[in-house]
This record gives sequence, C-alpha cells and structure tokens, in this order.
Amino acid sequence: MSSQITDAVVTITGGTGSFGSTMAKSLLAEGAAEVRIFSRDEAKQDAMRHAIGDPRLRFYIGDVRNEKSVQQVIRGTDLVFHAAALKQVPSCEFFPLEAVATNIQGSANVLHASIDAGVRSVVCLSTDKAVYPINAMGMSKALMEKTAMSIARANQDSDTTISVTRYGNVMHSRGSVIPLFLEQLRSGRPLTVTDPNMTRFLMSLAESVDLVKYAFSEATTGDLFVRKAPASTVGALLSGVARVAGVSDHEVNVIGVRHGEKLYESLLSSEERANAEDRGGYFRVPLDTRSLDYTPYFEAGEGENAPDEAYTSHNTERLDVDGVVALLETLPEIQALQAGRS
Ligand SMILES: O=c1ccn([C@@H]2O[C@H](COP(=O)(O)OP(=O)(O)O[C@H]3O[C@H](CO)[C@@H](O)[C@H](O)[C@H]3O)[C@@H](O)[C@H]2O)c(=O)[nH]1
Repeated sequence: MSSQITDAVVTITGGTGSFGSTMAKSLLAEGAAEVRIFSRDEAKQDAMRHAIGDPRLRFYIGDVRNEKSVQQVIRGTDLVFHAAALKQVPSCEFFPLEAVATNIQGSANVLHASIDAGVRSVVCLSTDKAVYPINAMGMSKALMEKTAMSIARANQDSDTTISVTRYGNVMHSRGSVIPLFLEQLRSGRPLTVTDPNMTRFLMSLAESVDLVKYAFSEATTGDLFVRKAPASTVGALLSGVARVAGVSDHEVNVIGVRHGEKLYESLLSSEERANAEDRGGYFRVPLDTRSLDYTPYFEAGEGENAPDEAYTSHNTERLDVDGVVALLETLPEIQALQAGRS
C-alpha cells in the first residue's frame, strides 16, 4: 500500500481535526509528495503548521460548500480523504440546513471535483449515527452516503474510485465522554452518567485511520467499509476510566439520556449486513448497481439475501471493565496520564 502513497499528492478535507492531523503525519511518514489540508479555520491551520513543521504540508483555506475552493485544492491531487463535516449532534439539530449544505452538498462538490480532476481514490468518512438515524447529524451523513453511492454508480467508468467508511465513537476525541470523565475525576466532581446500560462501539484514532487506509487500498467504487469493533456499556467505561485515573472512590450522578441519543448504535443495518462480505476484521458492503430502472424497486423481487441481524454496539463483542482498562491503556493520552502519576 505504501507504494500507492509514496510520491502521491493527497488532500484531506477538514484536515485540521484529530483525524486529519493523525492521517497527515502518517502519510508524510509514508513518503507522500504533498499533503494538502483544506479547512475553514486559519488559526487551526497555523497551529498544525507549527506542530508538524513539514514543508510537504500545504494549507488551503476554503469551504466544501464553495465549489471553486474545492476545485482549486483538488486539482493535481491523487487521493482525497473527505473528513470535513458538521458532526456535533446538537448544532445539526438546531441548524439542519447547515448540515445539508456541508455534509450533503459539500460532499457532492468534493466528489464531482475529484472525478473532474481524475483523482484516483476518494474516501468519504461517515459515522454509525448514519445507520437508522434519529438526529439531523446522522440523517445528513446517511444522505451523504447515498449521494456518494449514486455518484459512484453514475461514474463507474471514470478513473475515480469512491468509497465510504463508517466508524463509531473515537476514544478520547475532543468533547467526548472519556476526557469529560477524566476532568470530573480530576476536579473531584460527580461523574455524570446518562444511562449505565447504554452501549457504544470503542475505537481508537489510530484504528479509524487504519480503516480509512484500508478502504483506500481495497475499494471497488461505491464500496462501504466498516471495521469490527468491541463495545462496552457506559457503566463499564466509567469504571474503567476511574481505574486508569487511579480513583477508587467517586460519586455518580445519573442524568438520563440526552436529546437525540440512542441506547445503542449500529454500524450496519440488517439489510447491509445480509449483503456484506465478512473480511475478518472488516465488513465490505458492495455498491448496489441497479440501474435507473425503477421496476425492481417496486414490482419485481430480486432474490436478495434475507435481512440479517443489524451489527450493533449491543451485539458486538462486549468488553467488561478489565477489557475497557486494557483498551484504554493502549491510548497515548492515557499512557501519558499514567506516566505522569508514577
Ligand atoms: O456526561 C456524559 C456524556 C456522555 N455520556 C455517555 O457516554 C457515551 C458516549 O458519549 P459521547 O462521547 O458524547 O459520544 P456520543 O454522544 O455517542 O457522540 C459524540 O460523538 C459524535 C461523533 O461521533 C458527535 O457527533 C456527538 O456530538 C458527540 O456527542 C454515550 O452513551 C453518552 O450517553 C455520559 O454517560 N455522560
């Protein structure tokens, strides 16, 4: 796979986030000729420029909503990782049309510009919240996926391979529950728990980067990839975080399920799982290549596989507290925390 990255020009949209900077470092280490970071915020770009300090890293100010700015960064690019998105549940809930503009229309701009520029491969990042979506963020990401697949279907003879990856919660990501619990423990405040029985998939940032690289190296156009991941209850997660923080006695405040939140997440719907290829560590769901003939949708059966059970954080491998602790201890942030205590 390195050979595909060596000497390549790569664009990462939404490139200043934690995914973008981890991916950028990895691509530079693998010998990419140039990594273009495309995003809106010049301050974050400046911080990233100083943090990484590699002349092969180039910064483009722009917005996926603005076709011209997208075309400008993508021209001359070999590979595109499309991570730009509105991904906070509450902000999309309050401003759903903003989610439509960025997550759906912006993605279409990235895909069309990539095809026009003859990009080899585009990987679009999606989320488990796009499966059976109940909030505007998940709904807009679900429509991004459908848009990517319809553009892939209509351009099967182009030079560009389009794929989608879905992943669940990234452990210790900014604004997520693990840093929140750590901060509550540090300051001696009660831990706020929504529902101790709620489950979430657990994945590290490094694993999400691996999934995107896997999609890039394995995809046939229109493929959707999911990485199998363990899950835990929030109760087990809380105990695990307290244990790695070295706190044995803490107060817990049950606050109840938040608006727009599910008891468990799904990475594959039952229909997708029935059509998925099990590749060991990954699932691959191939493109539905039905043409614009509407008949099979409404009148004729097609002998499709019967729906299977969805792939969810309730039925995947379940980690107990020991398992959560073992996983937490693989994270650089937790290792730094523990090193600081010893
Ligand atoms: O004070 C809290 C906050 C969260 N949780 C629970 O912890 C789990 C993980 O929560 P969090 O880290 O906030 O992740 P999600 O709510 O699953 O989704 C987050 O991650 C998404 C990206 O994957 C973003 O889009 C969302 O805005 C952001 O809330 C969930 O079961 C929450 O109910 C608590 O128990 N107590």
